[in-house]
Amino acid sequence: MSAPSLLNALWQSGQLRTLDHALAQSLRRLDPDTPDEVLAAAALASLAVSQGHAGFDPAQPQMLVEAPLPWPEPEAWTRALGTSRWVATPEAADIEAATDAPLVLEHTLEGRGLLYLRRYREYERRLALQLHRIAAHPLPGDAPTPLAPLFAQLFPTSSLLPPAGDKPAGTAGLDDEVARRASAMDGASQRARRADEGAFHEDRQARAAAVALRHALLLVTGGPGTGKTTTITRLLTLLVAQARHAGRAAPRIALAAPTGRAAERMAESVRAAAQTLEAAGIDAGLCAQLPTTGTTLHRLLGTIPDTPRFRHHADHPLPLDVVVVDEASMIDLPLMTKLVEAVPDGARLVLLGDPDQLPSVEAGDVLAGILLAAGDGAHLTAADAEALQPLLGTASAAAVSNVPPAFPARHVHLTRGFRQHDALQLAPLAIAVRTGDATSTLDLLRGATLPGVHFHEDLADPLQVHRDRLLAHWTSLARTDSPAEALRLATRLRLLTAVRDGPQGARSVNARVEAILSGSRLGGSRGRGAGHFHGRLLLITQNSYRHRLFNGDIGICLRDDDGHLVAWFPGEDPSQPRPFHPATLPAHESAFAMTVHKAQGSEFDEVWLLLPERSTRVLSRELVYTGITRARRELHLAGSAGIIEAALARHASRWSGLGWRLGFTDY
Ligand SMILES: Nc1ncnc2c1ncn2[C@@H]1O[C@H](COP(=O)(O)OP(=O)(O)OP(=O)(O)O)[C@@H](O)[C@H]1O
Repeated sequence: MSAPSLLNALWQSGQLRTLDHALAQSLRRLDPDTPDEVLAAAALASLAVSQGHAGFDPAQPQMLVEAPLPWPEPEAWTRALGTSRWVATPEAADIEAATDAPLVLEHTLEGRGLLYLRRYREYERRLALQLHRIAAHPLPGDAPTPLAPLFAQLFPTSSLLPPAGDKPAGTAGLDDEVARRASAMDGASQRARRADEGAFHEDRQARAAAVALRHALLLVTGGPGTGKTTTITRLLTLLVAQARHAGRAAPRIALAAPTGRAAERMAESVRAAAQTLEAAGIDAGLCAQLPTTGTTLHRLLGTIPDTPRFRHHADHPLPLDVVVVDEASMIDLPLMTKLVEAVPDGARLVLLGDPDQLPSVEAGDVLAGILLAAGDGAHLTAADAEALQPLLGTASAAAVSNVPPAFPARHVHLTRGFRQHDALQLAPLAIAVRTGDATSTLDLLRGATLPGVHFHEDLADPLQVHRDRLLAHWTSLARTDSPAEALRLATRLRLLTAVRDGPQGARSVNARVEAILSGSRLGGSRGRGAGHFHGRLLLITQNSYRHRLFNGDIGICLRDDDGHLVAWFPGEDPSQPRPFHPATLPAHESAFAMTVHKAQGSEFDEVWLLLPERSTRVLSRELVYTGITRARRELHLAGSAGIIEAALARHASRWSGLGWRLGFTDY
């Protein structure tokens, strides 16, 4: 009697998607002698991608499938994969895998094997090559000394310039006024600061900007409000001044993010930071060169209708010198690969993000892989410390690492939160959640001492208990005449859920909101068929390059003067939303409630985070952290202590070989 089939067991227990099973079946059809464990692994490699992994680790199948199945012994399983005709085993990480094998096995995880669908292995390989290319490309060898006065103005609390009178050499060419003001600052305040080396070490914002002058690939990470955008605005000002000083044209700079809302938020922050700089006396001519608008990555790269390809790629790179990308944790493997391939030789790439947030829904965890390899940027290399001494002073030598990372990118993690909303004090809770400290989290929630934070313990349905308050928000959207105003008001409040399905899932909550609204006067006038109604919030769930509407975009249905329903979505200019006929929209659903995954990159004044009654695998500390940090002024968290404990005990970790490919070996 033959052994029971693992593939059948996976399929019959409902673990696989049709697509995963079809892949395994087609391999069996092509070669009926293919061992069952190879077929099962092929199906699992396909399933893994749908759960955000780049590949599948045969040593930990339980991470993918919780059902107790008779898993093969990992070493024997990996051996069987390594000898299969369907599995390529490239000799080196940077060699393209044979094109006739749909799977690739590489020893990426602590020497263990990771089984990839070939397409994703190739994305990872190309991404690693391109990141190395960008990071290793030589930059113009401008000496930083002439930038010292400006640097001292931009980072007044950290610059350690020579004492007054001892003017840095080579300031010619920089704006005299800038130099004069900076020299004036060289006196007492600078000397007092010099004494405080501790504060210097804390000033990672200055260090990030200084290091970026010497490195083309920079990662700046940190939680909400730690000053990532502020730091980048100052860095861009330095780059403009550097070009001016060297007699080059001002750098061509783009600000981009994975979603339109995130791009808009970044541009708003850069504009605000630039105004602050000008008010502080930074040369207006420098500030005028800073970008004022942001764009989505799709728009930056140039979508081609009805294809996943872009107008800009390796052979037609972006005409830019600096590409700044916010919310990098949301970018999946294919999109990040396409982005870096389009970055021209000699250009800078700056990635901003919060590594404690959920990784991208699609395959990736790209940011985590890059951060692993880039190491901890708290320590400068000896070469950086020496070269940047005119900006950072001798104290920089105190934090020198003698082991330069194999991957020449630089990473600085910002730790100090600056954003203060009197109404909301989230930081202690965010820290407890991020570190998985369930006891402190529950103490903080139950103690009710954090302004703006409200815990609704064991509340399963806010729509029942807080119906009037929630309804008042949604009806206010429908009362405004202006679509732009309705879209703006829509960000005042959002119900966020951990899951899509089940009683506390976005789908069911939306259905109940719709029922409540149709019971009110608001929803009485439904459009035909598709369930559209005046005041309906919409969430696009599928990219449509033709409409320039993308997964995650939020819009609103409003009736026009003739009584026809029109779906409005944000355009390039927030005051000019774009109208669509609701029947022509790509796949969409209601957005009164949405999953935390979909809310990444957005913020709302008031967030209601609804946790499910039963624990599920998607519930993790990263999910709770991402959910609560979407709130700007008020957070309402509904759920049980048990669910919060279960969530904080779980990490949303992903299988990826990117860190290994980029040179990280110390697992
Ligand atoms: N060094 C600093 N000193 C004083 N205020 C600062 C400093 N850095 C940032 N801020 C202020 O903190 C607030 C948040 O800064 P910023 O928007 O740059 O943070 P962020 O990390 O980009 O936030 P988010 O994660 O929400 O995008 C801003 O109001 C900014 O002016």
